Amino acid sequence: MAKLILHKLCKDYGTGKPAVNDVSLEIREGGFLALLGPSGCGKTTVLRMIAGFETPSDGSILLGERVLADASGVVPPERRNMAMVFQSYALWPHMTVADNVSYPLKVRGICGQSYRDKVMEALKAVRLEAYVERRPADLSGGQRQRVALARCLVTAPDVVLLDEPLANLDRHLRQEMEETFREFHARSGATMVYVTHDQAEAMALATDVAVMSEGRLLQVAPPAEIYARPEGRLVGGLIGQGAVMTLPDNGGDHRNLGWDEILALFVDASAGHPTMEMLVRPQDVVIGGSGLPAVVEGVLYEGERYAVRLTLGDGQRLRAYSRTACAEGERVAVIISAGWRL
Ligand SMILES: Nc1ncnc2c1ncn2[C@@H]1O[C@H](COP(=O)(O)OP(=O)(O)OP(=O)(O)O)[C@@H](O)[C@H]1O
Repeated sequence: MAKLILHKLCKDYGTGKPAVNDVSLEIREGGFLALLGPSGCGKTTVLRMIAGFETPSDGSILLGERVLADASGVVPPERRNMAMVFQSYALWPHMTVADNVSYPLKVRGICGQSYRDKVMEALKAVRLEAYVERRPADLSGGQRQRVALARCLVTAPDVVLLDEPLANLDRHLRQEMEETFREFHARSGATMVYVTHDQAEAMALATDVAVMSEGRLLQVAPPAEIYARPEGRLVGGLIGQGAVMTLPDNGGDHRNLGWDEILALFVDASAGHPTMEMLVRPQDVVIGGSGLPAVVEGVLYEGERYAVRLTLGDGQRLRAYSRTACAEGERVAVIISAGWRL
């Protein structure tokens, strides 16, 4: 196994706008990268190029020293030792669970005791050993996806590519399956690339998150890093909860702003300075005290807290969390204890 390297990767379908544009990215051996971005940003195309189902228009893909695709040619999918898991599970409906899982071994001509051991081991890993004789139609969505994962495990792939594998499952099952994916990753030791448009899923699962927009890679960083230090409005708006505010640019070069600085920027707001954008997380907005005047636009009770939507005097919107209830239309004061210059 080795790290997966995408170098200046491009894909142009001839539609006038490239689907993937100059994407460079290294995924360390055994890493778990989530590829995140809005619909149509090119995530699946990147995944399909890694798998070998699409040929890059430009750039290269390497697994360690081995070139999988570049201008001189491409390695076909079956010679990449990769496995792909789809949203639709892609199981054979007429085969039992055991036959579905063992199919890749049969294709490779593996049989006998080693074959049976590998299949049982893979089924145990996803806790499906009691379901060997069932057919996919008699399984739940989560169980079907676990069959697909077991089918990956038997081939011991270097790289596992997952295309929105949880998109068909309900919220509760998704959370349960996240745990299964973490175990699967730890057990297989494979490098994983996981396409999703669900940022919470990406943050919960991955060791690194890559955000794409319109074919381009905007930022790649570990979840805590991309949450704390997003680059630009799009990443800031996509990762975690928060509000992007426009404020005068005071020319300062640090990006973590405290309440005194933020208050001074609001005072400056009428002076016609050039502007900058600042991300404010709801947990950094305190309702009460002597802060900026705001009006409560909406309140959502979330069990452990209230999620509050606010509008400031200048019309800009904010989100806050509150332990106590407030009423729609209520006039309050807010302190923004921290902001991040985007
Ligand atoms: N075979 C194709 N021929 C022409 N255009 C394509 C083809 N496949 C994808 N595209 C276009 O390339 C762009 C990127 O598509 P892609 O499926 O990679 O996006 P995505 O981020 O995975 O989207 P989603 O989250 O909706 O699946 C889109 O504009 C899409 O219409």
